[in-house]
Amino acid sequence: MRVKICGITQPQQSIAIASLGATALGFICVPTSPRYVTIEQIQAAIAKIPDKIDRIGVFANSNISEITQIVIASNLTGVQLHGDESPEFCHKLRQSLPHIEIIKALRVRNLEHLQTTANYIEYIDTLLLDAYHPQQLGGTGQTLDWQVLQEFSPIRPWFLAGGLTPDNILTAVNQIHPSGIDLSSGVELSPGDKDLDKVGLLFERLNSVFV
Ligand SMILES: O=C(O)c1ccccc1N[C@@H]1O[C@H](COP(=O)(O)O)[C@@H](O)[C@H]1O
Repeated sequence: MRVKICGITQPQQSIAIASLGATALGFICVPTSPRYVTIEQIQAAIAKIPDKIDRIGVFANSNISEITQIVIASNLTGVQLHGDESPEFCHKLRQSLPHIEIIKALRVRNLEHLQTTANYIEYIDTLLLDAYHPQQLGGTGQTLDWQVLQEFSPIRPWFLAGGLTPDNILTAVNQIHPSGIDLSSGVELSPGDKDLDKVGLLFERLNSVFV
């Protein structure tokens, strides 16, 4: 299972989190976020991590040229679109960045909204489901209604996000069986400052089930 730890801002924490078992690190490229990082900060954070670790930039309602410039300059392997990007936007981004993983995040309001994921399938590689919050785009610590997701089985791989913590992770994955999980505020001391003890506990619990 893929495990993405998102909202990393510090190089030492990148290295530690990769060595604890993360398969992907996420960097917030949304200027209004308290976890926002510049190209230079991403470069520093990924300089010493193994090539096999995915490096995902998180964007929300940015334009294609801005995303393309940041992806290339920061040497990212993937883009997470966390705003209101349309299927057509994903299609255009694919043309601009043909070899980059495109992850479309949906902040799920209800079951009907969940069905809109079908419109994206042909233009993306991976889906990500996060909780809806009326004021914040992400990193809210709010969980989705997992009951609604029990029947969710798209033809693309998908990450479960939203309010995951070392305490609820085994319940979540046993109940829903996503292809990957994505955690941010649930393994933090404060926005952008990861709690390495909590990250360690997360992998201890995952390894007790998945090894
Ligand atoms: O973390 C942020 O600040 C952020 C800002 C803008 C868009 C997305 C953001 N984070 C994403 O939110 C989800 C869930 O976070 P949490 O575990 O509930 O804290 C995750 O996918 C982050 O990539």
